[in-house]
Amino acid sequence: MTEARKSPEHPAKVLVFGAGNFGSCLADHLGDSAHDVFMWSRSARLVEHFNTHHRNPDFLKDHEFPACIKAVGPEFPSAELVRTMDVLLFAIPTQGVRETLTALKPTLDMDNLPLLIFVNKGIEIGTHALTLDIILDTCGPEVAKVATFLSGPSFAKEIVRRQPTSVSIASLSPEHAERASDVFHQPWFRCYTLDDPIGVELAGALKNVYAIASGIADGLGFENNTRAMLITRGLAEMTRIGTTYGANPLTFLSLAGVGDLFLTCSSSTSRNYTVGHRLGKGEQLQDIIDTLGSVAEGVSTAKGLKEVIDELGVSAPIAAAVYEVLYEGKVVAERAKELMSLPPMQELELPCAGKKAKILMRKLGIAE
Ligand SMILES: NC(=O)c1ccc[n+]([C@@H]2O[C@H](COP(=O)([O-])OP(=O)(O)OC[C@H]3O[C@@H](n4cnc5c(N)ncnc54)[C@H](O)[C@@H]3O)[C@@H](O)[C@H]2O)c1
Ligand SMILES: O=P(O)(O)OC[C@H](O)CO
Repeated sequence: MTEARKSPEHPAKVLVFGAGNFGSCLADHLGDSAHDVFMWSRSARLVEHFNTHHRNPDFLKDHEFPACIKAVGPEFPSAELVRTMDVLLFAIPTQGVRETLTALKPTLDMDNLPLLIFVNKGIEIGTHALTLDIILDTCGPEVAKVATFLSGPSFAKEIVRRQPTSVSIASLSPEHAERASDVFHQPWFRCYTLDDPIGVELAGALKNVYAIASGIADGLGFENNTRAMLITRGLAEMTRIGTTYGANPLTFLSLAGVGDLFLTCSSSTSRNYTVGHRLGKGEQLQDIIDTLGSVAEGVSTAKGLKEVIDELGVSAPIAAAVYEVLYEGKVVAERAKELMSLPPMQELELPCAGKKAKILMRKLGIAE
């Protein structure tokens, strides 16, 4: 990018939880944006290496980070450190969010809360909780009402190369979404705000399941038509599931929705796509997880999602097929054939679209 970075009017003190691919890539982005950045890791080896060499020994290994970023850990950040922060950024897998927030809660000054930004994309195993629910359970409604969620098509390794990137940022509090956008926004990193955190969270979590499906199809040797079908029908399933949660169906057309779905379903950079591709080629799930070296949230999300769609009675045949391949030992090629053998159905059956159409059909005397 030729455009110079914009220095923030008010540089923020930011503590990033998680020093994996995304935590360290966002620390890099914020450090380069003239914020004062700390990054917590549970690994003493990583902390020592990062502070000495300005490189992450485990993730984005080729990248040199700005010397201003300080790694902290392995002990959990102290109340003294947390209370000096303007922003807490959570870049840990969804299954670790409850544990992290439970440890964090006693360190928070509830009268002077920092801005809390979450970037994980998944559903909690066992509870089906979204991160907003986990925040509510662990930190209470005062924190949940102002928490913000950053999501969208954003591979870590492309962000550190300053590839033009855009994301959605959502919160129940529009003011806090704006504040988070101000922290991140740069000429190479555009932020768009939304007031639908549930839709944004669901979109980010669910696209990972469809990325596995898309990878499976490619691994089986299917081509472009098949991928376009999976992306489009995946979007229909995501939107149907989202509207049952009260999410705005338009959120699924955002960067966090179709933007990230398209990215993750069509690139071998995606870990979720890679899991699917290797399954399609005949590898065993456990072997893939053991050698991936990084989290693929779709694997755990597929489990929670299956329970959700069964409970709500929502039609989501692709998500159900991914679950059966991952957890019930269904043969991928056979399950793909079964999906294609489903009877024909109406293409769009969103509850909201249905409501409007029914009024018109009543006026036309076609329906009661
Ligand atoms: N990598 C990307 O391009 C990308 C982009 C957007 C969003 N995300 C999302 O960000 C989240 C993190 O992904 P990532 O790519 O950094 O994963 P990663 O596997 O590269 O790193 C995860 C990091 O979190 C740490 N961790 C795991 N459990 C923890 C716990 N209980 N407490 C504290 N730390 C814990 C791990 O040690 C590791 O350092 C995921 O939800 C992912 O979907 C990733
Ligand atoms: O590597 P994946 O599949 O976790 O995808 C990473 C991000 O979610 C892309 O936006």
